[in-house]
Amino acid sequence: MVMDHRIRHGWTPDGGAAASVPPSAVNWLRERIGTLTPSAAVPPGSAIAVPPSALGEAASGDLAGAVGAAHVLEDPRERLGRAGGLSYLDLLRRRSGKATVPDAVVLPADSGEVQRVLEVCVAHDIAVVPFGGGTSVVGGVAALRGPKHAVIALDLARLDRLVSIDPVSRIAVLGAGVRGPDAERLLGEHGFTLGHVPQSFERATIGGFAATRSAGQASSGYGRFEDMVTGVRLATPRGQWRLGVAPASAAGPDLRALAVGSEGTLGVLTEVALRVRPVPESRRYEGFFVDGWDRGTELVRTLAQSGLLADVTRLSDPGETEVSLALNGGLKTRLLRRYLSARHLSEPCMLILGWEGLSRHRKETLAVLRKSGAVRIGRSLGESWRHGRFAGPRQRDTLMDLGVCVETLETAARWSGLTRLREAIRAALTGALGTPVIMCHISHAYETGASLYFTVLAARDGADPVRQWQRAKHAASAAIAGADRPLGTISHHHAVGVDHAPYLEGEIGRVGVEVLRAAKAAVDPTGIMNPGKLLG
Ligand SMILES: Cc1cc2nc3c(=O)[nH]c(=O)nc-3n(C[C@H](O)[C@H](O)[C@H](O)COP(=O)(O)OP(=O)(O)OC[C@H]3O[C@@H](n4cnc5c(N)ncnc54)[C@H](O)[C@@H]3O)c2cc1C
Repeated sequence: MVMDHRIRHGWTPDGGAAASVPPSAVNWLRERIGTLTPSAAVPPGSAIAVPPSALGEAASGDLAGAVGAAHVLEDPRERLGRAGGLSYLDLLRRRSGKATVPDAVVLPADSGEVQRVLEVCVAHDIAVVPFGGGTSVVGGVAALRGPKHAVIALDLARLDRLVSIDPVSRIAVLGAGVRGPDAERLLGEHGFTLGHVPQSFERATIGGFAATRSAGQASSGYGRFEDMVTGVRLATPRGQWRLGVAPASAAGPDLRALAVGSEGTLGVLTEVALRVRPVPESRRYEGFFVDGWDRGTELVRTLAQSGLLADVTRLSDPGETEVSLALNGGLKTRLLRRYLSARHLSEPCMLILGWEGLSRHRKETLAVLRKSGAVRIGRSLGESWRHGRFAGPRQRDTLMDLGVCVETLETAARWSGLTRLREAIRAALTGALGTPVIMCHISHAYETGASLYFTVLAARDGADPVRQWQRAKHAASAAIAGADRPLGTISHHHAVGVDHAPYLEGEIGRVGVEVLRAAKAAVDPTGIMNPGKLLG
């Protein structure tokens, strides 16, 4: 029963049940996207067919020799619990009993055991899928075996320690399997924080963050995850590889950057050395409204180019703002709407700014906001966003039960092309889905451009829901890839996995793909590491 939350509704093992969606919100949604056909609840584990393990006795015995028999799991429930990640398609496949299941789950305890597992897998020619929190939304942990006869999910949950801390240099080494909240707890005992808070924070792991070049909500202050990585320890089929000895280096190309973002295709990150920061003395979140997307992006660009971004800077477009207000409902929201209309905001865009003690220019930032005509609502809105920021994933299962197709996608582009890209993606999604609700926000801004994050809600096609989303996703990806050259990146932080692999060459070129293939051939000559991901 231990993995139950992965198979069914739970977002976390301890009480992360699906959240309800208020009836007023359901009615609003029906008006916007049309008739919904509720689907059957998730089938019990026993109703999902799990084929017998193809591991074989010899391999199973050798794996048990590497990690102990108690840590090689061939039980169907355990295997089903690591059958893919958390994209809408993953959830649909699990609901319909069509998930691809690994032949075994292997749980090593440390770097040495990970290395021994890889040696066994090379010897028996078994594919290996590194498995952190399993929150990939791009097929990164799909149990694909490629040409191999069997595949294991290499679950890193037992690499859950703070390996070492150097408070003078402010560097902590964490095991790859440490989850977001545990990282903060372990570092907090020493007065430090990582400050990496993606929406998947509660489940995702240090190894997963590094392997996918994740970006957290406070990336404007703390940086993207890759900015925090000062070194890595990687177990590869060719042996151990350690990278990162000094704060900066000119010793050839940055191979650490090759390991970070390699999505388990080169080896297994077992330990990650990370820059840490003192826990902030206070945090302050505030909410504002700006009139229209163009003014909003102009404002965020000005802040980014003047060094005045708050540590969390998040601008919602009119569509996302409208949904936030509609889902909240209630007297307070009605009063807020009236206030915004009295202030002549015809297309309100919500702006959340959070100061975590890194940006020291709050007063200057507020002065720019005042000058741009932004309406300041204050701490209640900012704090309410902060408290509710992990609620989204919990509502997904409920929305799916109601018959909603619900998924997200993301990209990034230069400021000069950002609005064009947003429009191209909106048009592509509308063309594929009819009358969807499309929400978009900027949550990561840079001097030269910003990310765009879309959430899509549509009435689910009961006949072929998988195909419905594949069509929409393909249309959006084709819009990003552009007719002659990319309008943006195929992924700003979700990574490539299986879903974006067809678009990688368009972004990094044929030579770029060959360089990656050559690197893989050097460390993984028999191709056991994460088949089908990144390079397709
Ligand atoms: C609701 C939701 C919200 C999300 N929000 C964000 C967000 O705000 N920001 C963001 O960046 N992402 C977000 N994601 C995407 C996802 O959480 C990230 O990609 C995260 O970094 C994955 O971490 P994980 O531990 O779950 O990795 P997994 O999903 O287990 O693995 C991801 C990939 O990394 C590989 N991998 C995992 N661990 C290792 C390792 N130790 N060594 C080598 N390879 C490894 C896997 O094989 C796979 O290819 C979200 C996902 C969900 C479902």
